[in-house]
Amino acid sequence: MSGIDRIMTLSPVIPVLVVHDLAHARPIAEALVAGGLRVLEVTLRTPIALDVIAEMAKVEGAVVGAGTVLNEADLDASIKAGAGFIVSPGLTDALGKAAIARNIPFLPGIANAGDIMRGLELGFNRFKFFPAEASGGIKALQALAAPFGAARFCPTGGIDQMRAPEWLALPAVRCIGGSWLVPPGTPDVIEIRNRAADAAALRKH
Ligand SMILES: O=C(O)C(=O)C[C@H](O)[C@H](O)COP(=O)(O)O
Repeated sequence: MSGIDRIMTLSPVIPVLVVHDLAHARPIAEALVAGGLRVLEVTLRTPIALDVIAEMAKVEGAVVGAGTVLNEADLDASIKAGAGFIVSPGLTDALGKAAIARNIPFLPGIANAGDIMRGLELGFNRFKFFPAEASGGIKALQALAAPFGAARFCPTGGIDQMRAPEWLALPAVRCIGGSWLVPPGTPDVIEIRNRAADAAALRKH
């Protein structure tokens, strides 16, 4: 099992996090882990994201990765901050090769057959299907997955607790990602833990 595959099987849902205040990092991560979601994707969408990764990585049980990694510089900065895995919205050859060279678990984004073929050529067979709902939803992923028997996916984008079971029922889906676990604003840790627990209760098959 590859590093990224192991991470994808740790929990059915990967919270996608946009954190604007460093003081929120620990409470959010602790609430998610307490609810049963250990794998956390911190998007590099805010100026403090690297510090958030470093802070969340201190939380016992958390497996913290960086999302919105767009290039080699983002990749290296994320690894330096302590990211245990890397997620990108799309796939470039340069980023794919850099991730292989750094030996870091990598989940590249794909949205069509050409993307998947390029990923397979680079040696990847675990992908983020992004943006999942806007790219055609379940029907699109089923059709896309059919020719690529060894590929497994983490659909992300437009999925919430209600939509999650249908996605998780697909054989090609290992886990899903989504931002619904943590509503924007000052974190309500009870609410976050409850949402995490509901998501963690979703099981594959
Ligand atoms: O920032 C990135 O790198 C992304 O790939 C985008 C996020 O994964 C989606 O924005 C999450 O989608 P929602 O759950 O619909 O909010």
